[in-house]
Amino acid sequence: MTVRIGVVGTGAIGRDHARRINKVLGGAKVVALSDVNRASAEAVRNDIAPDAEIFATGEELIASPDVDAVLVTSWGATHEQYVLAAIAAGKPCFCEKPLATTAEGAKRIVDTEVAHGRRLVQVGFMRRYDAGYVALKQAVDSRIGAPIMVHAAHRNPTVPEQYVTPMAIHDTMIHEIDVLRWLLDDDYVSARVLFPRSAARSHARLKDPQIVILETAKGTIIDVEIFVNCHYGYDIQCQVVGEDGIASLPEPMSVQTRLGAKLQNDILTDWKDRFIASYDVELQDFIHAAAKGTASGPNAWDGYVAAITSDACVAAQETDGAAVEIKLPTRPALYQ
Ligand SMILES: NC(=O)c1ccc[n+]([C@@H]2O[C@H](COP(=O)([O-])OP(=O)(O)OC[C@H]3O[C@@H](n4cnc5c(N)ncnc54)[C@H](O)[C@@H]3O)[C@@H](O)[C@H]2O)c1
Ligand SMILES: O[C@H]1[C@H](O)[C@@H](O)[C@H](O)[C@@H](O)[C@H]1O
Repeated sequence: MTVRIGVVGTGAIGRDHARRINKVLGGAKVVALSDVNRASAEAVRNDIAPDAEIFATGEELIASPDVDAVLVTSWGATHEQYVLAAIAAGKPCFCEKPLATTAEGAKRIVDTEVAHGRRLVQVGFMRRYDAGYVALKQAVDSRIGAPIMVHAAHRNPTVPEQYVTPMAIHDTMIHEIDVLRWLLDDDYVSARVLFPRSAARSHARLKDPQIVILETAKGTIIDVEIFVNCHYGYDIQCQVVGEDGIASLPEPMSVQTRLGAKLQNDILTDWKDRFIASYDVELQDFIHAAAKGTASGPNAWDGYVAAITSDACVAAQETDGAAVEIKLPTRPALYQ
């Protein structure tokens, strides 16, 4: 069976996912496109999906009988409406992070999917599919003893002017919020945020860098540095300190050179390159499950927990370093 996929939002990642569906992965084809900027959908049709129909709205695309499954890759604030429409249509739906921009919005999706009674939603937390994180998880689960501390860093070389302080949490650190919970098999109970002086390359509406300290239910303390004007590259670091040893996220493969009296490795500069293989694996997983009319991988509950945790971290940006409690509701049986 070829899963007929409709893509809502054909900007940077929508285009890239359409490319991997039509040119890299198996078992699916992009048959429908929609974007508020029609020219963007047309460009994707011309370059990647010549047979795709262009729909004026995401809702019309989702309702089309020619679409089996949906990719939601529009701006974050529009995700909720499209995911709810896909569940109402009974169609598997891959939603890029964030699942919704508020915890209430993510809860509406959880409640709707629970009422539907079957999993249809996968959230685009691709790091769970990254070979380095998978290897790190194996070491954490079986080699280094129970985790005590985690030191993590999420560094972007630069961000646009419209990127403001809370976005460091819900646009950037949301990846750590999800992947560290998965890595440790634990939940968060509190968040604190510390600000050093802002870097000279930042701007007036962005305090950058910041350090978020999360405490988990099992008593592990996690520090995450978010530095989105680090200038030197796109750099993701993660080190887990356990009872018996330390495990670190592998560096991405890069040729080492001995040149001009220097021993060097290049550092990547773009998130698209850093996680390119994991995007392929997560979408292939989505296609396999969608062919069976369901979804696997990171679920709506994970998206909801990430939203609750993000909200707590954003609140903690305003408390001068004081802890903000993170309280989770009971996990529905659908997500056990
Ligand atoms: N998993 C990851 O690593 C990762 C990486 C990049 C982006 N993202 C997420 O993917 C989403 C898109 O990011 P992007 O970088 O591609 O942004 P982008 O601005 O390049 O593209 C978004 C597209 O959505 C369209 N759009 C906006 N509102 C719409 C609506 N109501 N209906 C249909 N189309 C609409 C815009 O016109 C634009 O073409 C964001 O939520 C972002 O957080 C995830
Ligand atoms: O949307 C992007 C993407 O999620 C990247 O993985 C992250 O490093 C960026 O900070 C964010 O802006």
